[in-house]
Amino acid sequence: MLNTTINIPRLNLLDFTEGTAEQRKQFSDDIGKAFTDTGFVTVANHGMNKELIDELYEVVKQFFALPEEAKRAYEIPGLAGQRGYTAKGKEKAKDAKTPDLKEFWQRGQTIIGDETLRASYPENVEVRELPRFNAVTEEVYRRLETAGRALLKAIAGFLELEEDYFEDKVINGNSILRAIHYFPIENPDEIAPDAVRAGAHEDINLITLLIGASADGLEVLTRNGTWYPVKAYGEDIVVNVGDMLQRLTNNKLKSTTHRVVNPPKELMKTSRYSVPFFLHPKAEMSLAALENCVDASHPKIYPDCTAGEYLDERLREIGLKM
Ligand SMILES: O=C(O)CCC(=O)C(=O)O
Ligand SMILES: [Fe+2]
Repeated sequence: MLNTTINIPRLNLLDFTEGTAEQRKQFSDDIGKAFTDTGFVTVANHGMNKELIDELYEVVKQFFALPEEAKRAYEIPGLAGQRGYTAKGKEKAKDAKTPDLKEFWQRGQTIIGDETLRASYPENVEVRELPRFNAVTEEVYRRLETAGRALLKAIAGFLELEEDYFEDKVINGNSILRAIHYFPIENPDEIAPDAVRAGAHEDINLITLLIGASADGLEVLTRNGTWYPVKAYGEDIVVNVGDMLQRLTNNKLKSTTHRVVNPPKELMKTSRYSVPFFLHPKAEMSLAALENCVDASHPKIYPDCTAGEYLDERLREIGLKM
């Protein structure tokens, strides 16, 4: 069948954060059902208005328009790209040979108080040329973290866990806001034939919240092996399951393979920007399968490990950590 219909519902986060008991239950059921099926939803009323998203794209474009040497000054050796700038040609999908056609910036957690935890994270890198860049990316980080915590409460409901199951694990967690620039390709004949904007991959973290990209290109792999474009309406965000949540739920929730394809030839000289927020827990969180996701017909798939150990292994596989 060529024309696959796939379940990527549009959910209203206010139904969960401000809704009646019935609306909250419906939201949990809907996100749970989509996450056991395609692993993707789109979400409206996530706490960021159009002005904030527009300003985010404005500062992100200004940053990537800085001269190459200015950007390279924000590459921090030894941090595996976890803070600051990562240049073109560095990151590739796990099983790919050729790096993705992108450059990116990463901002991490800001800890207030708790000196020990603070010392365990690298400092954020501030862009001296663009003061608004720092303020706006920090604001977006906070808002996506808040939206992500609400979504995890809804997911906890679906998994029949206490609503606050994820809270102490993700508050002050190791989440990352990544601003990506898929750069223009001036001469398409000069790139490797297998070079793509983002090769087929699964995200590492618990869930990803993606702010509507500036152009088409995101696709998910459906069960029958065809690729299906993901489009969010207006300012909606796209939310998907990552490998950590798949592991914790013993594959009940699906970390679906996705990619970003190159534009048609006539648009090769244009940029694409996107801003995913990778919601990570603290390193000490156990990713051992939840008891209620393991039974005789669903034997335990993965060996136990912590989020920190798992992240380390994955950063090596994608070429960011040596
Ligand atoms: O740019 C996009 O639309 C998606 C990016 C993505 O999948 C990722 O960075 O993990
Ligand atoms: Fe991704």
